[in-house]
Amino acid sequence: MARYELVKRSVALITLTNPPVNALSSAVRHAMAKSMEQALNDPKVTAVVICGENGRFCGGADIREFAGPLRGPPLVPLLDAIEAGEKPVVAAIEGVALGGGFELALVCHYCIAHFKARLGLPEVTLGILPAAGGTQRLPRLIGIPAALELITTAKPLSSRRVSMLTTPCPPDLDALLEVVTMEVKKKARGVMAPLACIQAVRAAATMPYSKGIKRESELMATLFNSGQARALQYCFFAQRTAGKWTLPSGAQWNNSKPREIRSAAIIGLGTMGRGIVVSLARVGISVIAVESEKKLLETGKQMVIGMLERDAKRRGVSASLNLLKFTLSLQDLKDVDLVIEAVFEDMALKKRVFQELSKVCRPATLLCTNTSGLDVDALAGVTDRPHLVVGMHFFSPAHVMKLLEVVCGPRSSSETIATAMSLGKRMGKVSVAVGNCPGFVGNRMLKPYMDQATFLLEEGATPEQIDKALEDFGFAMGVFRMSDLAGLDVGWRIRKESGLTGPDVDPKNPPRRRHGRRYCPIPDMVCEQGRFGQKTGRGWYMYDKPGGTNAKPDPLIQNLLEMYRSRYAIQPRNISDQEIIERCLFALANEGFRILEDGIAARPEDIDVIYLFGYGFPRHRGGPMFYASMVGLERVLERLEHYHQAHPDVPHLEPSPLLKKLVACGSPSVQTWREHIKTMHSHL
Ligand SMILES: CC(C)(COP(=O)(O)OP(=O)(O)OC[C@H]1O[C@@H](n2cnc3c(N)ncnc32)[C@H](O)[C@@H]1OP(=O)(O)O)[C@@H](O)C(=O)NCCC(=O)NCCSC(=O)/C=C/CCCCCCCCCCCCC(=O)O
Repeated sequence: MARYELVKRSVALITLTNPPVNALSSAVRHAMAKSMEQALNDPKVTAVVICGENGRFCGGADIREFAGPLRGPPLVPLLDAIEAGEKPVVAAIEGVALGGGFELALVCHYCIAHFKARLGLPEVTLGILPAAGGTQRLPRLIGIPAALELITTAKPLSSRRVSMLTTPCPPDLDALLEVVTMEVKKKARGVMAPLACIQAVRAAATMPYSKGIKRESELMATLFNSGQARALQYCFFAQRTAGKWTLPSGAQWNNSKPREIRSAAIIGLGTMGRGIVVSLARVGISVIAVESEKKLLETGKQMVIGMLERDAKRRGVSASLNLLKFTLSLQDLKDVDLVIEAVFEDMALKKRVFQELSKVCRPATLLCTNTSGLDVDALAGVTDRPHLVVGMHFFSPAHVMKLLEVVCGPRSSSETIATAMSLGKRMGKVSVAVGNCPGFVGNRMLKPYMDQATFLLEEGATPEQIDKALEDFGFAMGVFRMSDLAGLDVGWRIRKESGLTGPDVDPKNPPRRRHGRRYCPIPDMVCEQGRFGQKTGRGWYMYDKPGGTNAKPDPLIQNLLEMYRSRYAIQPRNISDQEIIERCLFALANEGFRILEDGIAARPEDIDVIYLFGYGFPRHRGGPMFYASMVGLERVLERLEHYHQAHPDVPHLEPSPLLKKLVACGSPSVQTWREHIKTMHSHL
């Protein structure tokens, strides 16, 4: 846990040895305390050097220990003792010095850091604050403004920057703290940790160290016991769990070798295709981009080049334009390692593309589809290599959004899945393996969530009221603002194709029912007026101009809702924010339980990661499944039963069997749910 050596007969070298990141676990703290005592008591020792094994100084406190009662020697007195010691202590920093690791470096009398070292205080991302003196020592070392930035944003810095910082405490401290508070509130709506960090830094500026450190510890105690800290720490581990995919065959992340991908092709240069080309090229993969018409190819090419140039400028590197080739001919794809099809969301068209690819590409080429919900196995079925077909569902804009759903068809080989997952990681994505069903995980869950929002409109709510409730909950955007951004016409086309609206609907069908279920035609009526969202300047809201982003409530939508309610004799009622949150989010989680039952996601963590990275679910709530567990499964069940009784024609509100089973088992913690779904059939 910490190795002690005497070097050159006078320097004590203490090496932290707790792989993989030398976290300050109780055993490490114990070993460090012993080593420090030995060094300080040995008259031969004139100086002490602290470093970490395997090129990593220290990843901070052991986050796993936060889940239980705090054991072992506390960190703060240990660090105070190092600082107070009479022999000089040097931190030799390589790799990361994060959180408690950075705080350890702060108490050392000298620091030497490799120029590639990353120093930072990521505690706010875990819902806590740097409570081993970080909020007290850092402002003293680098000044209030720089310390505030590091502590409240968790942004790491490279080691050179510290030496460039100055330390003055500004005369207008209150004004500065006010500005930072406003910024933090705007960026991280409802999140406690950054605000507590500001209070702790204020203490550093206004109190002597002894009082400041006490304030730091009080604030930490509040955060430590908060649901937000639990949620954020859950997210940290959920993200890492999601990468560890596993199939019923026994194939999994650590026994399946991915292929190396050097070249790829993208079919279709629409919004998605362009983003995927950029994601691949900027990690050094040669890309051939294919379009069906010269004009589309030229437009796509110009846009990709512009995106890559802007991206390279931002990162201070040169744009990798030499990796790109643009063509109208599928014949050019015969030698690529992997193809990602990103054409229009039309099964017949996609099947034609896959048949063509089967003929053109060499037999070993992987064939991937970026469909957002169509049957991946049906596409595999038209190829000569179904085992090499997999879904790679990117989220728009694909070069920005971190999520990638890797959709495993029943015939996708473990090597194919491993390759798609590893390619996602290489592109900097958070990849989650999911099963094949309409909408996969993310979009399948979106339907009951959005249905509830539109049913609430019928019953008396407005788009702005529903959006505000969701934004106050922590979503970056409410469901209607998000739909306006994404474009309303896509969903309308899908509803028309599936016979829910348009000329194919049987006129004898009651207007607000389809397939025996409640159906809300308001989104169709909005589209019939040519209101497709931001791009047309009108949608659920009105905008200054087509492409505008400043959403304002539109009286025409208000009129439409009033006329609609009077046409169907619906008496509008006052709807509380609580009802909005419960109906939208419990319907969302309920579908998540069904997805777990169906084996479309292997674990609740996978669902939560998809919602955190793909749908803007607030991280401090942990994701829909974790949120349900925090509310209490019994309560979720009771509320769903209540709403289902009130709306028996909405099957999504009927509590899922898995939810009932978990409640019957005493509502176990989310990390153990998978033990209760083991027997259910897996599609992964
Ligand atoms: C950048 C990394 C370090 C490395 O990244 P990478 O190389 O990509 O590797 P990963 O896949 O991310 O990680 C590899 C595995 O290591 C595990 N891991 C990583 N970091 C930790 C950690 N800190 N603890 C435990 N485990 C860790 C990870 O899960 C992987 O495991 P596996 O392979 O999946 O099994 C990157 O990992 C990273 O960013 N790590 C996190 C860094 C971080 O956030 N550090 C800050 C931690 S918090 C901290 O340091 C706090 C310090 C202050 C402590 C003060 C204590 C005072 C307590 C007072 C409490 C008062 C409460 C009063 C209560 C009451 O009164 O009731």
